[in-house]
Amino acid sequence: MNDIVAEMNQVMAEADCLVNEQQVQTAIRTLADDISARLKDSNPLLFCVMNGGLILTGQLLPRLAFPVQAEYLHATRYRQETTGGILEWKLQPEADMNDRTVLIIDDILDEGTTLCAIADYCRAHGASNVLTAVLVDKQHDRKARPGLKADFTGLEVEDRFLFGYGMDYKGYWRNAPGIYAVKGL
Ligand SMILES: O=P(O)(O)OC[C@H]1O[C@H](OP(=O)(O)OP(=O)(O)O)[C@H](O)[C@@H]1O
Ligand SMILES: Nc1nc2[nH]cnc2c(=O)[nH]1
Repeated sequence: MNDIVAEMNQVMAEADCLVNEQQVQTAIRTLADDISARLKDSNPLLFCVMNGGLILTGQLLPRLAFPVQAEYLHATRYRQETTGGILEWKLQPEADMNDRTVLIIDDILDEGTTLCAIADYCRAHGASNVLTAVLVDKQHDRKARPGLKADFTGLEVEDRFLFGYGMDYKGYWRNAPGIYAVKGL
């Protein structure tokens, strides 16, 4: 077997499952209900933050009970690492967000640098109201601003390096069907 595949199988075998699939599905249903209740009359412009937001967005969209205009953007600052660096925009949004309510969807709010930068970008491009939704909020005191929270949070998870449901380990295992923590990290 290819070395990287063997390494990734080992990572999964040794990982701790912090949140199982059923618990994640329950959290996504609750997120969808909360977002629908709050935004159904706001005609929000929804942005999936690639790559990590892909799975959550794909599972949320069919559960939102109103007509949704869905777009994507790509900003990254972890790449293949387990600590964040400078935010790099890989794809800035093209949709006109002037005077719109914007909903940004991502897998995780860790330090929050990524979501803050995207929200600032949207406000600078005319969005009248910017809301954020994440599957996971990692619990620690290193947030970009003290007390920083998303508007909609699925799960609060301990301060480990996570993969699964969109989150990768060295580019792999975004497909893992739960929230896992890498052994020793
Ligand atoms: O709250 P922060 O500390 O800023 O970290 C959160 C960001 O980190 C991950 O993206 P990453 O940079 O790994 O890009 P990717 O989603 O393309 O893998 C994740 O998808 C969030 O966008
Ligand atoms: N995969 C992954 N990406 C992150 N980006 C910020 N924190 C994390 C994390 O714990 N796991």
